[in-house]
Amino acid sequence: MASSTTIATPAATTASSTGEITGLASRDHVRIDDLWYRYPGRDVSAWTLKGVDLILGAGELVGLLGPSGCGKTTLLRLIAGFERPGRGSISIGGQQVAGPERLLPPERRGVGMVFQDDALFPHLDAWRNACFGLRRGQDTARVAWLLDLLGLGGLERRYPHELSGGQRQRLAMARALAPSPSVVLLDEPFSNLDVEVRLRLRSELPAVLARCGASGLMVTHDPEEALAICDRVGVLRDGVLHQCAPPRELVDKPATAFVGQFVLQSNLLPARWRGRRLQTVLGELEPLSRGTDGPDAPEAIEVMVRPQALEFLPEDEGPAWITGREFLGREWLYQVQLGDHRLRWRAPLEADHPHGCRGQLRFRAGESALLFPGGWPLVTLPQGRSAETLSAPP
Ligand SMILES: Nc1ncnc2c1ncn2[C@@H]1O[C@H](COP(=O)(O)OP(=O)(O)OP(=O)(O)O)[C@@H](O)[C@H]1O
Repeated sequence: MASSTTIATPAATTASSTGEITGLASRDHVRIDDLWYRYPGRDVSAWTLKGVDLILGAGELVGLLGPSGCGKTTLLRLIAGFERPGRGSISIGGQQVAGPERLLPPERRGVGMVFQDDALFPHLDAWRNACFGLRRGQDTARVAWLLDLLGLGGLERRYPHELSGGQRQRLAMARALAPSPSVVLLDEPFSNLDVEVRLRLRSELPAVLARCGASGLMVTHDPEEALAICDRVGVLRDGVLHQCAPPRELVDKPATAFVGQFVLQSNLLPARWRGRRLQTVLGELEPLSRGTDGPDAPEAIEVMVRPQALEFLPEDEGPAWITGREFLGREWLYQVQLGDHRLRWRAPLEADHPHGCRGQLRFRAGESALLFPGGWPLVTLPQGRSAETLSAPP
């Protein structure tokens, strides 16, 4: 994981003496190639996953983002071995676990799972819950180490109902990590926790996985969470992986308009060329690169602009109006309606406008934007000026 340089664990494992996969055996620890999946009984063309390629490096924590129903949990279930791919293959530690002619059962894949509801056994105390996945005779010293690592030392005799939500989720993590899995799949592990516990647990996760020598693939609905702690983040939509990249790259160079909109909560506007300029309802833009010329570009084009690149000028008869706002502590996030467009505007605290306030919504001059398809860099223009007179955005 990016945040840790040393991996110290009592059971940092690479062995596969029993044919099971434990510990970190290869740099591309999980490799998914051209994975297609359709649930039984669904229409022949109703693929839930469509040609997904994904690599999870040894010791990496990768986040998986996407709208509800896009196939995130299905992908985890395929890696864990609960479903059989329609096409494509999955390898763990260099060994194919699912493919056209091979399907390794879940218990032999060396994969641990953590779900959003901790799924603990209510009739077992913390110690026995944590030991549940161990094979007969397997060393329990690692369980004691894990409970200590996760801050549960001394709570071994407590039953799940005697633990807090955060402690239960830590226990679920200890249980998943106890059998020394080489990969841990986490399905929205923090979503049922209150904010403070969620923030604490999520910041601890990379170090815990690193200490255990495990790679992690974590499904989350929260782009901020994924960008905050993951080495790379994958964005899935309708079963198609749009991009999987380090957080910084995802923010600076979203591969598709959807990635920008979903991850950065950016605004997306239809645009059309007029000469070398692009026109939108919020104003004009110009390409920063000389290579992007109007006549050669495709017809169906969109411009992606960040919420902080807009400004709103209150005006009684203005065409835009404020339909909602959130107080973000140091700034406002407004929802502004302009014609058919619902846009996000991030504003400083001084810009304190009530619900229903009317005005002009437009680009701030000199802001960076992107043109899709392609992700070409653009700059917003003030009326009557061209990009040559503006300094390039950072
Ligand atoms: N057992 C099933 N049988 C048939 N279809 C299913 C089954 N489980 C899930 N689906 C469908 O497959 C699609 C992907 O579901 P999945 O649970 O993977 O989505 P998700 O991205 O994890 O969603 P969410 O974020 O809401 O949990 C959805 O359309 C869902 O309705």
